Amino acid sequence: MLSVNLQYHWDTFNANYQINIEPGVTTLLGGSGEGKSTLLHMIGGFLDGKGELSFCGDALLNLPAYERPISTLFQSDNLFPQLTVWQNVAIGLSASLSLTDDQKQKVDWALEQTQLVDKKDRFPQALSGGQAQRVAIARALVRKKPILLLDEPFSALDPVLREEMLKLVKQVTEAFGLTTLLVSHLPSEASLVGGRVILIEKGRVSAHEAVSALNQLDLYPQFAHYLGKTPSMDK
Ligand SMILES: Nc1ncnc2c1ncn2[C@@H]1O[C@H](COP(=O)(O)OP(=O)(O)OP(=O)(O)O)[C@@H](O)[C@H]1O
Repeated sequence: MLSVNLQYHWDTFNANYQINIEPGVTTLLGGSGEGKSTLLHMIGGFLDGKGELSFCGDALLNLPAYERPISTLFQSDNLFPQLTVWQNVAIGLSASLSLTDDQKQKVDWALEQTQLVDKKDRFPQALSGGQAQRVAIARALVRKKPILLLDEPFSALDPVLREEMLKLVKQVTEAFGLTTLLVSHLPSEASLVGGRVILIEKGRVSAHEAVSALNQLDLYPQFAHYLGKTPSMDK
């Protein structure tokens, strides 16, 4: 379990999150500027939060980003332009790209999982947006970190491709028992990946439920409000 008790103070915005996150996919929903990225960036180690953060009982807050049991996928800029697809995955295992045979097999395996074998010698500029994000997922797979953070990584993709990528995220999360946090603007994405949803409002966790709550708005007024559907108006 990922236990979060974190605070961060921007000039005019106080964020304070307390939440325990179970393995599986959890989607962070919330309006623009409500504090989704602030939470994700503190967990990832890209923002210096105060408080406590632990995974399976191990404290993480004093660890730099690269030593945390975490892989992160951002909206873009996840790849090194001067490296091929294969090398971009391999660098997840060795910064100097000197891999053992066993590690090379892992890279090949991750490229198979993400259907990139035929693209392995390409450079990132010759990839579509979806292919590029698949390379980033392949790298996360070889690193075998138990936590995966996704900060709207597919928002630039067309809807069909986005759906495909979300299915891949769901599939790898289940296959490897990951704890995956996905920031999204779209409740439909949460429904697609399943699991749980967290609503972030004004720098706080205002709801944490199974994704089915999005279809039972009369029982969950916070989600009804976020979706612009006040229960009393529906009746
Ligand atoms: N670099 C910054 N400097 C000052 N304040 C910031 C900065 N980044 C964020 N904030 C403040 O923190 C609040 C939360 O920002 P955050 O990026 O976490 O929101 P978000 O929910 O991820 O938004 P979006 O969906 O638009 O990405 C913002 O409303 C803003 O007031």
